[in-house]
Amino acid sequence: MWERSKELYDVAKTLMPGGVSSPVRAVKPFPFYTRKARGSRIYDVDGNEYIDYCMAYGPLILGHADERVKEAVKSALENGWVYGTPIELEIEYAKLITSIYPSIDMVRFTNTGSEATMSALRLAKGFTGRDKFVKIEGSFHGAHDSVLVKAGSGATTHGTPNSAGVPEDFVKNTLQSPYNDVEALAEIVEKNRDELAALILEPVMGNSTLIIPEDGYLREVRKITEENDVLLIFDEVITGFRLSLGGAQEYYGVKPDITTLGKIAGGGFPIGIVGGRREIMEHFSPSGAVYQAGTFSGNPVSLTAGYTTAKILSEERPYDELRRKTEELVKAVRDGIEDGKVEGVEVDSIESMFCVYFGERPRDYASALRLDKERFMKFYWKLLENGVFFPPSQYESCFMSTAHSMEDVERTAEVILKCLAEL
Ligand SMILES: N[C@H](C=O)CCC(=O)O
Repeated sequence: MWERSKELYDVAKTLMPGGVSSPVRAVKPFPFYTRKARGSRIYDVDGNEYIDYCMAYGPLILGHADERVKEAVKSALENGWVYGTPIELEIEYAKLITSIYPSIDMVRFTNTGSEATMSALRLAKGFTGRDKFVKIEGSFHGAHDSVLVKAGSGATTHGTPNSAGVPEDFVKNTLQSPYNDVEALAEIVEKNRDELAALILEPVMGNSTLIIPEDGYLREVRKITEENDVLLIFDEVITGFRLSLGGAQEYYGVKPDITTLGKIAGGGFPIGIVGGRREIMEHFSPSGAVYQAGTFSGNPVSLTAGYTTAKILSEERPYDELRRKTEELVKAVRDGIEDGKVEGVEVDSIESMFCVYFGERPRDYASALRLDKERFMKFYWKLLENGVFFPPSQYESCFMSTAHSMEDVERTAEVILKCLAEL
């Protein structure tokens, strides 16, 4: 079924570490190689077709190769693709973002979510003059030094949540608190308040399986940070434009000091965005002393794809439809699990993010680590054999797009239940 993919991977392993450009793709014994993708479907080089719920790990809320985004990018390309000068679209996109996110007065465009969180943390440290920050255990804020400590996503999948090569001098400034635990957070923040610049968190954890905040948790997080004069950074690289148009902050009604966006904000092209209150943002160079820069930052291609996507989302508001489809899928699978008396599997969703858990639905990183990764991978391969593609790790979320049809959803529920029964 995957002869060509196997051949390609054998060659790739001799040329790239693990044969890949990002570790999470290094599925054992080999990943499938993609030939093309359209709408809800992804096609491999061996001629297999899958209904895709990896969706490139989140950016493709409109599905693969959306025609409107494609046309906009094609016409942008007619005028060139990187200039090294400001462009008018930066202003338009900044206006759109500041109108959707009331916590954001100003933005800085970067190239990736990683770069956005790295810059947001530097900004918080520069603004407060303090070196330490708190992150949540198992959260993933990209692949820069100070956040590769108890990091989720591919770092946990491949057994390297604490990356080698990160100097102890960095690690000592990265404090950790468990998710969904208000007391633990209050204790660590109060104890270190004079040295703490910020707390950074994914409001919904989408990189350590899918972990949903318990009632009132995010409001308490805001209260603790405010009372202790610590900046709150919402890493909305996944949840921005996903949970709702205005992200998790709109969904939960909690206003952070700094926000990072990425993924959907680039409409499938590389982008990162740091946004926040004017008095904080003005600390970025050249108006302030926090240095941040990039040759490709604010390039016309990513901005066109991101702006077009954000415009479509703000005009069409497909969030009810996305939620309905995801809830249908989850309900069908949950009912099937109960009827079929499938042991040790749970499923849950929030808006258009969902996850099948091999074990109890986790509330934090410690419980996520207890899930059965091996059983998940057996399930992953069975899904592929039956034409459904999930991210190849228990420590990732699945994503619904507007391109998924109800037929896709029904077919997927059947396949999931068939595969669970066969396990
Ligand atoms: N969960 C990661 C990003 O959000 C997955 C992407 C990657 O590591 O390649």
